[in-house]
Amino acid sequence: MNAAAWFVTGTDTGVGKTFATCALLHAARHAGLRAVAMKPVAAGAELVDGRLANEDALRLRAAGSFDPGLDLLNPYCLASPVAPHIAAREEGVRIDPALIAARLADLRSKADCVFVEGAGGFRVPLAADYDMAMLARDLGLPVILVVGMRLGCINHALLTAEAIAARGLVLAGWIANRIDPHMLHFEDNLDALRERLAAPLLGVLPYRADGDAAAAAAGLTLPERG
Ligand SMILES: Nc1ncnc2c1ncn2[C@@H]1O[C@H](COP(=O)(O)OP(=O)(O)OP(=O)(O)O)[C@@H](O)[C@H]1O
Ligand SMILES: C[C@H](N)[C@H](N)CCCCCC(=O)O
Ligand SMILES: [Mg+2]
Repeated sequence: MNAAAWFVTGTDTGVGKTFATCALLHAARHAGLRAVAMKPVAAGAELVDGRLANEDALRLRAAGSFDPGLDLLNPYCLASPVAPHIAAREEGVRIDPALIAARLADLRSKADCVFVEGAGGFRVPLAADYDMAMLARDLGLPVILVVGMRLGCINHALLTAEAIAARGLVLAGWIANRIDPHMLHFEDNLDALRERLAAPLLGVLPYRADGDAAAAAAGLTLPERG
């Protein structure tokens, strides 16, 4: 059977999509599943062993059940840490959704579940006329929303949920990620999100100064099969 797959988006860049995706990978592996991630488009890379590599891709690779190789895991690795359409233009790269779909199909044939991490928030452009939301739609994936718990996240979460629904996509669940350990009224903010997001809360990830996603995975429930 083809692997289950989800598209992991977030309320913004830097809200913990990679942290949460690594935690999801660990949770899936705990459940006995062969779990792997994909980062179709990354912006921001450094030379590692003579080739450009993106930090998210390396973190996701390390957290998966097996190493599919960076070409499969991260087909587009752009150098500049800026919006992907700008980095792509700078490098003369055209992002081809069909190539991404083919790589995802390959990964799905090798695993039980695949988590596909976006870049930045849901409407981040990949080209003049194409964005992450269109990619999620073209890949036909249910969406997991990572909410970076900080002031402003309620508005960002609700707008993102609207954008997901407007494209006919399913919000399979959301994750509250404690990026700000000093957030005031954390529980009230969580309640506000719970009351307004029509999807299951998959878990609350604690603030972890050590960045240990495996340790954070204990609090996660896996979403329904996508
Ligand atoms: N729960 C947490 N506790 C402590 N630090 C965290 C937590 N979640 C994320 N961080 C830290 O915040 C930073 C941003 O997280 P992360 O890279 O996962 O964000 P992202 O949403 O994937 O960003 P991008 O849009 O660049 O892909 C990282 O340094 C990460 O270690
Ligand atoms: C470079 C960064 N870490 C992400 N890969 C890309 C974030 C793009 C955000 C674009 C925007 O919404 O303004
Ligand atoms: Mg990331």
